[in-house]
Amino acid sequence: MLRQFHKMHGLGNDFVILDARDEPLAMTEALARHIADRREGVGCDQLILLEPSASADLKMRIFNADGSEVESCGNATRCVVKLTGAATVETAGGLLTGSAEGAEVEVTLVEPRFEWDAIPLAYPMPTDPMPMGWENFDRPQAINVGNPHVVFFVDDLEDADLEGIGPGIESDPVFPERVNVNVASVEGGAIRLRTFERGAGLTRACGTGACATAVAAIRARLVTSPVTVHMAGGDLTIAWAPGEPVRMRGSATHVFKGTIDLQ
Ligand SMILES: N[C@@H](CCC[C@H](N)C(=O)O)C(=O)O
Repeated sequence: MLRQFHKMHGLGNDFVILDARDEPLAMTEALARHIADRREGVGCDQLILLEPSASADLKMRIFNADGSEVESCGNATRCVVKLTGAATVETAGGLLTGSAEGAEVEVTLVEPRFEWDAIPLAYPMPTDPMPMGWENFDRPQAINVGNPHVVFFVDDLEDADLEGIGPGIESDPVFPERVNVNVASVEGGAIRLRTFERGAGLTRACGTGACATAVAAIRARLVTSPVTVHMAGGDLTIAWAPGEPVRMRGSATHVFKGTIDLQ
């Protein structure tokens, strides 16, 4: 079965986007993993499946490179808004809104959640910060911005062995749905960020990671809103105030269109 796909990226966080709004497509964990494989498939950090929605312009389903289906993806939302012109996007993590603003796309995500069972954590404990540590990664803030994140602030970002420690934190039993792991530093009123994504590993940028980290830094009064978040793939501007949804602005790039044989 041949299907057309779009290859897009948001700051180097790359996606294969399949549009199943008119022609349904049964996605499985194994098929998503195969399409995301960089040697045997097209290759991407996340596979995005567009479906019809009763409550928004379209529904966006998100599959990590390991095939797991998850709730939210900030960079992919900007790409989908740019590709389709959708103003409202239904996700498992909530209803998102977006609009193209010149070369950039602005997306409003959900209101961040901080309660232990909204992250979710396995049992009750404080989340700001969590009284836990993994080697020299200590006392993260836990935040759900549609999907689960922990944020560690460190003095030396380059020195942090995120690739080494990321898998253990991602899969620690204290996170029953696993977790995205962010390591950040604050420099001159801006944030520098690296993210080890649940189900995808180190990526060049993570939109929801940037949002969770900006919220954590604003709450801790380390920065003020709006704040620039620098990542390996480029920058995002994040705005947030307590009691409000978090807003993200940045680029979205179409790379190519292709056809894939799904059999
Ligand atoms: N790259 C994304 C996040 C994708 C999902 C994440 N790995 C998860 O499992 O929650 C972004 O830009 O937000």
